Amino acid sequence: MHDFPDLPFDAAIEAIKATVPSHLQSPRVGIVCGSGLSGLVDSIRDLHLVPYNTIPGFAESTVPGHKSSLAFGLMGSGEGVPVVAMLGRFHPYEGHDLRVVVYPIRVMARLGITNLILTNAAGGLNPNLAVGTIVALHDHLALPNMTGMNALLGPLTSSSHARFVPLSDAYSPALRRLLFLGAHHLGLSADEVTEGTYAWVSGPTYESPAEGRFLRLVGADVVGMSTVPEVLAARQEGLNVMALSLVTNAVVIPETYRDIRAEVATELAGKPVELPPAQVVSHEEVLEIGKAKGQVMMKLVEYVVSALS
Ligand SMILES: O=P(O)(O)O[C@@H]1C[C@H](O)[C@@H](CO)O1
Ligand SMILES: Nc1nc2[nH]cnc2c(=O)[nH]1
Repeated sequence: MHDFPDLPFDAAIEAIKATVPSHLQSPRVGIVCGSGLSGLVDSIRDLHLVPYNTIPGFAESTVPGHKSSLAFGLMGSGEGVPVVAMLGRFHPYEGHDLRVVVYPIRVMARLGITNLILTNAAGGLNPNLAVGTIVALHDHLALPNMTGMNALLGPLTSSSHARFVPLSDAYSPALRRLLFLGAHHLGLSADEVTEGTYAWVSGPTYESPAEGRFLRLVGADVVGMSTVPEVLAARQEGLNVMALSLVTNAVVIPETYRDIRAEVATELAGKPVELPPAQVVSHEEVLEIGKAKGQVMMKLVEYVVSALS
């Protein structure tokens, strides 16, 4: 296998191995912690943190709720499974090039992981998904991918990589099976953990009502600003992928718009006008739900990782 020089893989691996104890240097599972979900680190023992700014080629995460370190350690009971977790990811809306966004996934693949568990905070498009629901992705819908913003555009980063990567099998059924076994063991209902399709958008704006309606109409259950580029790189690297969305807010999808003209007419007729409550989402709300519900996500991830031992 031949790595290309614009991405400093060898230097990154060297920097990591220089500080991580030898029994943790070859993780089997990679985990990416989404917005507000870095609490997953609490389930890692023998923890060893490597700050991103000490790893050649890594950027810094600039989003609140995203720390900027790789966490090495053991997860699960008994001997434990060696894992590496990204405490914070990179998003294109921060100004990072897509090759930089997925670089950590490729580094983790070169460290030896074979399974990747991605987590994210997402807006709910499907009205049946309550805030707090965990959605195991079985598919995605990525308009940016289809219109020239694909993480696999450009020169291959290894001569062993496929140029054309199929996505019909991107989300491992075997890992999802383990997840639902875990949900059963943890006593979680079908309303708490379910499956769905993730729409990837670039952000950083949240959806306008018409955009939310459009994404729902074309079949998406949740929407977010990450994960898909990482899935593409992981599949090109030959990793098995599981991706979990935590629904942190409902995307506002009104069936009708407020009739402001009617409100004005009512007001002019001297009658009181009842104003509907404002419905806007904020990143603070996203982080809050992540903190409140991240524990369940953590338990599920722990179950799946343990089952991979
Ligand atoms: O990194 P994730 O996808 O978990 O973060 C979500 C999407 C945006 O980055 C941010 C919006 O609140 O949360
Ligand atoms: N695009 C998008 N990303 C999110 N991440 C968390 N909530 C949302 C949302 O409503 N929309």
